[in-house]
Amino acid sequence: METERPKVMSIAGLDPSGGAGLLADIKTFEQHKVIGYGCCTAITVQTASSFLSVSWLRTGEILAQAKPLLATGDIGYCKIGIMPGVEATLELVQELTRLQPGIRLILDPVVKSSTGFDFHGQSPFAAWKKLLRSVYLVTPNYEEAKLMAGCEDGELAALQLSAHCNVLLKGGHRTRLSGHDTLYAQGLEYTISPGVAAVTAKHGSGCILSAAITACLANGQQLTDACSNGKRYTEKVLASHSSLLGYHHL
Ligand SMILES: Nc1ncnc2c1ncn2[C@@H]1O[C@H](COP(=O)(O)OP(=O)(O)O)[C@@H](O)[C@H]1O
Ligand SMILES: Cc1ncc(COP(=O)(O)O)c(N)n1
Repeated sequence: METERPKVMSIAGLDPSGGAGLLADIKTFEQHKVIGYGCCTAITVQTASSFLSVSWLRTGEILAQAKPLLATGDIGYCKIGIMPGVEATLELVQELTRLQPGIRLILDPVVKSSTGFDFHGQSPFAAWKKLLRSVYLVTPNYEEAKLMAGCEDGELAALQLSAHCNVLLKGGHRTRLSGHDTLYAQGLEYTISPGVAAVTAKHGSGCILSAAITACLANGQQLTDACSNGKRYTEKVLASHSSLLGYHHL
């Protein structure tokens, strides 16, 4: 008999092309054999190569979707994708942790899409710090880490952020360690090297990575294993020819 699958939640934007956001997250959850719930933060108009527009939902509307699902008490892990800014994310996070104390939040702090669209402007480090205190893991890319900490060096920025929560600095935009992800957790640094697969850039890679890590954690993996396995899964997606499906079988 099949054992009951863990339940996880994604709070993210709708990308009708399915490469990023909620649809990519749900596909990733399925591949990892967890049950995925999805709450929408925004309706975007985009394709794999161009971003046309975004309509944001209000925080109250996002929470209205999440509340009845959280009330079941079954959701241990929740990832958060695109949001209109740090203040709105803080409001969301405070309410999520009030509704379900102990829920572990994985935040993908998407500031700009890979196709160049700005989701929100720069916020001071102090605002990010306040938010990160309620987050279990944050997954900035190199540029996002620099913006968040207000620091010109991405590694130093990630180290500074890690005083407030666990940080996975992603490798897609790193100069010195291209394709390497580094986890900063409890004073330790753990670098995950790229695998052997020849990858090509696709939009939504950061969404897929954070969803895969969320699923691996819900499946009982330790943080370092969840990050390594999440990265391997993402690389398989990036190495696949199936950009429309957005995933590759495990
Ligand atoms: N050239 C590469 N080789 C191996 N992994 C890569 C490469 N480029 C991106 N990745 C992986 O894809 C994931 C998303 O990283 P990144 O592209 O930096 O995020 P984002 O989509 O948020 O900008 C990370 O796990 C990163 O290591
Ligand atoms: C709904 C949604 N969420 C996130 C991203 C960022 O993904 P990327 O940076 O790869 O464009 C996106 N383009 N759309």
